[in-house]
Amino acid sequence: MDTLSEAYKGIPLNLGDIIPLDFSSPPPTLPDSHAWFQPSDDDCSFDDPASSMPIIDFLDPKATELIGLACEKWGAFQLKNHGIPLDVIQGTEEEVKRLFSLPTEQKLKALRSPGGASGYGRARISPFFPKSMWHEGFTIIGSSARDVKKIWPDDYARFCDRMENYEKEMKVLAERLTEMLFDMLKIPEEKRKWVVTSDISEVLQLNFFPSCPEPDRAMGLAPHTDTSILTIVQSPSTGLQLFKEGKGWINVHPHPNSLIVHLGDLLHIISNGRFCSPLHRVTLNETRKRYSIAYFYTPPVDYVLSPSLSGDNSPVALFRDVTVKEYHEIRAQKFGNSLSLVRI
Ligand SMILES: C=C1C[C@]23C[C@@]1(O)CC[C@H]2[C@@]12CCC[C@@](C)(C(=O)O1)[C@H]2[C@@H]3C(=O)O
Ligand SMILES: O=C(O)CCC(=O)C(=O)O
Ligand SMILES: [Fe+2]
Repeated sequence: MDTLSEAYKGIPLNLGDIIPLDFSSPPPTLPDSHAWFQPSDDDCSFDDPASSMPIIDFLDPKATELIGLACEKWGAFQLKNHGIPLDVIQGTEEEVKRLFSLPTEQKLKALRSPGGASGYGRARISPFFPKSMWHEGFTIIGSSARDVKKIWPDDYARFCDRMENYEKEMKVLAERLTEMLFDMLKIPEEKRKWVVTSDISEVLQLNFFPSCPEPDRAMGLAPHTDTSILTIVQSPSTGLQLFKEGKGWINVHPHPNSLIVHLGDLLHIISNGRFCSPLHRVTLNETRKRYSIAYFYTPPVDYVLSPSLSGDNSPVALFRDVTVKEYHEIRAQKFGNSLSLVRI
């Protein structure tokens, strides 16, 4: 199943917006194409323990209540005791490192096509920014076999099995969280049948952020919200920042053995703005490489997102009805403006 790709077919990218910089022989100084800030720029970020995203224990009897509060206030939280076996997490991490440490010409064999959605390349949002990100990505939609066979024709099975297994585990967790949030939003039965079908549009995004000669002037992943119901991110290292109105960019310090959960724009619409999709970005480090694995949980592409007006949600619809496919198309064309384009 590759139906998400259909949303992108009509809006092809230029090869220049897909091919990453060759990070296997990076320039000793930051090229102008990747310089987002001047040395004198004051791009403030915060390390304030009083305003950091909550860490929630999934085994806590109050977990549901705490998750609800975190989603209203932050649109994000860290989750410990999430139930994903450590060997599954470590095995996936190992494959991600193996993939990104390949020579560039190997990775380019699986380059995303201009009208395609899966494979190796820059972040999809790249064309919306005047500068390039210090980042390589690999997007998996459905099976990774077609792309990975181009890289490792005789040795692709272990990578594919581990990714598939990881996605299975993530799906179970995403379903539990979504059911929990849909209960809070009082989403009726007929609007949530998709949660237990196999027909969802899940995406696994593998991210690599090489060490950078001038990290304060460059950008790992530019500020964005996610196109998902929720995104579950695994990364043991710092670098992720969340934007909080009135405060600025707040550093996220990953708690050991925890996963980070962000809400996406699709849930922002369904919750009629009660749960927010946080703006986030990724910063860099001069000596340390960073990897992350993001699982995007999304309804089938023909699902109609309509704001829920019951419970504590605003009784007046703030967004028009829109299908998942249409929202992806709006994002691919307009990016940052997308939520306001479906606002009534
Ligand atoms: C489901 C998806 C979310 C994503 C676009 C995509 O179709 C597949 C890639 C995803 C990703 C990963 C890196 C950051 C991001 C903003 C991007 O450029 O590609 C997200 C997209 C998104 O959330 O819109
Ligand atoms: O690397 C991270 O921590 C976040 C990645 C991310 O935001 C994404 O893939 O959408
Ligand atoms: Fe993201």
